[in-house]
Amino acid sequence: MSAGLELKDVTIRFGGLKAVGDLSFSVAPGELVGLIGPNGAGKTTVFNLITGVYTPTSGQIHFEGTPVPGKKPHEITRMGIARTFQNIRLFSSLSVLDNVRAAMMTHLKRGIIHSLSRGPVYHREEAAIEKDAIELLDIFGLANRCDANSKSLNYGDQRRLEIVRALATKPKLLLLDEPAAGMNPSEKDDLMQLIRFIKERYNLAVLLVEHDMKVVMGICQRIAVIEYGCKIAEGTPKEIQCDPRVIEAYLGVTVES
Ligand SMILES: Nc1ncnc2c1ncn2[C@@H]1O[C@H](COP(=O)(O)OP(=O)(O)OP(=O)(O)O)[C@@H](O)[C@H]1O
Repeated sequence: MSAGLELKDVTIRFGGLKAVGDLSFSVAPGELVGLIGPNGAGKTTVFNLITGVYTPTSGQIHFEGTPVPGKKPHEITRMGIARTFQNIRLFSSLSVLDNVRAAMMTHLKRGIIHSLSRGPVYHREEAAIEKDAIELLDIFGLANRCDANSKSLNYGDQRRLEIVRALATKPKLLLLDEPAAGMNPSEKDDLMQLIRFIKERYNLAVLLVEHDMKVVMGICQRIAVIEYGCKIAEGTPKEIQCDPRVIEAYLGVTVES
């Protein structure tokens, strides 16, 4: 069994619909892999399988050699897998900083006694959380919005905050579901740089679902293409852009990178 993420012959059926069929692919530690395909191809379903929202009908999913199916989403977060959502899911009543703080709580060591007594352990941990949260927000240009209500952020900033929140759980593998959706071209350029930066800085593996081909082709080392839940191609951005099956099923025309 390899390190990183490995899917082997994964299938999930919803009644008569095979949303994902015999899908195999892997993401090595530190690798940036794209998962692309037409609308309804099964990309978000793959994320839901990896994060324990769905259990495969058959097949295997391992992360760092440990089986993922059967584990609860919060257990999978603790294994080192974090995700963002296609539809932004921030805590809309909380401030920007508190959204990140809440995500960081998944790694707290203190027990209920320390939490209730609010002694030195509690204060030390709170200070460390705040420092880490502000450092992360700073990387994403959001440190000056710490006290703002998260729903007051513009769309691009909310998408960035989603990524910060995922990073706050200290993942080894980050699943990004359409992070560039709704962003303008210059925000997309910034996002590409940020993804590259955090991958290096935090030694992350990234699995990216994204419809914007400039983003996908610009940053992914390897790309898997699915159609009707099945893999139709896998390769480098160059190989994918020239693959006749991918062009027919999805790209339509070759993409300028
Ligand atoms: N819980 C569910 N019950 C029934 N069908 C589902 C469920 N979840 C997903 N599907 C179906 O599985 C298929 C794949 O959906 P999915 O959302 O994974 O596609 P996608 O590639 O992420 O699409 P998009 O690019 O539009 O986001 C679709 O036909 C969808 O309707």
